[in-house]
Amino acid sequence: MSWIEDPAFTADAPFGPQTLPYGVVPGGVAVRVGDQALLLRGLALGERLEPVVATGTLDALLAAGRPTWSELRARLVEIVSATSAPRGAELVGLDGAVLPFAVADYVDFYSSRHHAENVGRIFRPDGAALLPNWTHLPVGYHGRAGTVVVSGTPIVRPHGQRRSSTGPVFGPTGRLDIEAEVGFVCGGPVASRLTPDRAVDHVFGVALVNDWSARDVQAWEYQPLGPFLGKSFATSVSAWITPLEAFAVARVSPPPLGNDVLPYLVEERSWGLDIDLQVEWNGTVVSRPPFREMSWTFAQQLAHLSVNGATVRPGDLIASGTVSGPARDERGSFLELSWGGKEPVVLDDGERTFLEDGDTVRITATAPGEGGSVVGLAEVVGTVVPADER
Ligand SMILES: O=C(O)/C=C/C(=O)CC(=O)CC(=O)O
Ligand SMILES: [Ca+2]
Ligand SMILES: [Mg+2]
Repeated sequence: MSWIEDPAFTADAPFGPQTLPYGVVPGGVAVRVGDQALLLRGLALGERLEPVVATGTLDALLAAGRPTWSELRARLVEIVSATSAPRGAELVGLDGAVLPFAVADYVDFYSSRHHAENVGRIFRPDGAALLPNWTHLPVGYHGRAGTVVVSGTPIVRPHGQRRSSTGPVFGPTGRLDIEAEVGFVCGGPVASRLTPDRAVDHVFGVALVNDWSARDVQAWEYQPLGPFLGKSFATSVSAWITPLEAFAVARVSPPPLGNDVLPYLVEERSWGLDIDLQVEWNGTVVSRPPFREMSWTFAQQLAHLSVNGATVRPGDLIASGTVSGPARDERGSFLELSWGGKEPVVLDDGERTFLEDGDTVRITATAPGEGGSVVGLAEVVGTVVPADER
């Protein structure tokens, strides 16, 4: 029996010893154990590891690279599995967790075929659902790193310009939406021209992302250069980053693209992941997006984004793109769930198309772990607050 007495710290719960995600609470860098956080600062981790976790962020750990990540995880498994509390062990609550790392670049992909086809049909009803490049490269765009916020941060309804029958108008968005995504947090040495098989050494861990989107602003502004103010006001990310190592048995092959890809995108063994997401809108579960349905993996995304010589550096956040499956109740955005606002979504407390002020969205996820255990991704939650006065 572990010295950590917490009913949520078991192999069949998402934050048992098989998961051990990292975050930062008011006491410093910590690892999540069930519904508590174990501070790393007082633990005897050895001369090499102690300075890496002694700061108030995960930045030094991200920079340290794969051998350090593995060593620390192995040491923490030992510590949390011990029968008596090791010297210096301090358990605290999860409250007050902050954005645990400095976001370097934020890139958002578009790797769900179902999402891409749905949005294509809604935004471009007269065109092809899928554009011809989509099965040949992981389509993406550069987002805004400075407005990535930690789970729990209130989301102010953004202002913007949108189309009306009489010309452009300005004001708070009337079509505030979510995008349920999986984010990959980069680390290790600065590198470029990664192969998909080397990309794994540049991914520290996995988090959930909600890429809030103002659909009316986006629909008017996006051509020809892509999303801009419709998505740059806020992107929420989990407070706890689950190490990539926890996903060893969750690896799956993605659905076939239907054509060969160029050699620089070929993976020896695929990094598709069998993660099940769940989206709650004001407490009602409205969708269960399956990440295994994503057509492009993070390894291919990193190979693609660095193939021109662009560097990948610690703190880069790579979002998968909205996770949507083939079924209606597997769609990862309300744009799709309400089919462009035409088919209301029924919640326990009323009907909705897009978000209203006061609405709360909570995204959670799990994956299969070693020996039948459950690996969790920490929730990403946000509540919409009214637009500024002007
Ligand atoms: O197809 C479009 O014009 C726009 C699509 C999106 O809004 C999606 C986006 O941000 C990428 C994604 O999350 O899949
Ligand atoms: Ca997105
Ligand atoms: Mg966003």
